[in-house]
Amino acid sequence: MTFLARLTASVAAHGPLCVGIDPHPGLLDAWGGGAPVAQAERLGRAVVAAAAGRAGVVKPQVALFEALGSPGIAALERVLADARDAGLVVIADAKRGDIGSTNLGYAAAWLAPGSPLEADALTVSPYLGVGALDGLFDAAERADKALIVLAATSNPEAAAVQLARLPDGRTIAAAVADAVAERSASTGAGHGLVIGATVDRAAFGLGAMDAATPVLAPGFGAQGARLEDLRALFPDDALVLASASRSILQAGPDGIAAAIDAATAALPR
Ligand SMILES: O=c1ccn([C@@H]2O[C@H](COP(=O)(O)O)[C@@H](O)[C@H]2O)c(=O)[nH]1
Repeated sequence: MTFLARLTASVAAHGPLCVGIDPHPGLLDAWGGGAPVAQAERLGRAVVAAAAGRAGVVKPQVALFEALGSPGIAALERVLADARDAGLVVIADAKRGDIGSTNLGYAAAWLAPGSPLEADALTVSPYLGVGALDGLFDAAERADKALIVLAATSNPEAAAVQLARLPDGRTIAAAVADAVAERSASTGAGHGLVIGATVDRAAFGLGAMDAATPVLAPGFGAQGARLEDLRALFPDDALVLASASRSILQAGPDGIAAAIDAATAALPR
């Protein structure tokens, strides 16, 4: 089954919430004592356990596990294994992207079946050229997985780059979106785009995405966008995931299940 089919079924069953797994140092103490690696693993595995049956999609933030060195990566592997066992759709938020030959290493790490870091989808940066991602697109499609490509990110600093215009008048963000939508439509893989819930969509010249091209929308909660506004913010996109991390994780181990339920309830269906 393709990533697109798995994601579509997951959203139909559980709604569009994507629960972020971001073990920020400032959050860890709320998740119990011990060394930071043990805390991060406890947080990650508890979020997976709470999300199972409540939400369909989780998004581990790889940087915050990397920060803990090789024990942190091993902890992430165990979180990913739990998420796969629970049948959750897993988006590894690693924002990879390099020259083509190096990208094959990222493909082997994140998209190869059986890899300890195997995920259903991987976030990637197109700023070495969308064409440089071809090997990653190919690897994802061979394994029924997908890439989620940064187009218009939620941070305000991004506008200086992503709003720049090409000679044909399109913004960089719109050109990335066009290239990814074309690849996704032609393969049916479900390659998607990051479009922040905090961005002025019209300024980026981003058209509506059809059901072949999912949108991952970070920026809800801690960055200011409201889950209740999902449809108002993305009125014409067919398949949008509302991503929230800190606003849910701050509930701690005793409150995480209720926080996921509350976030789901806040989202329009
Ligand atoms: O444009 C982007 C792309 C990715 N992110 C990531 O999403 C979460 C957001 O966390 P919150 O706590 O809900 O703010 C985090 O992992 C970011 O790295 C993003 O925010 N914006």
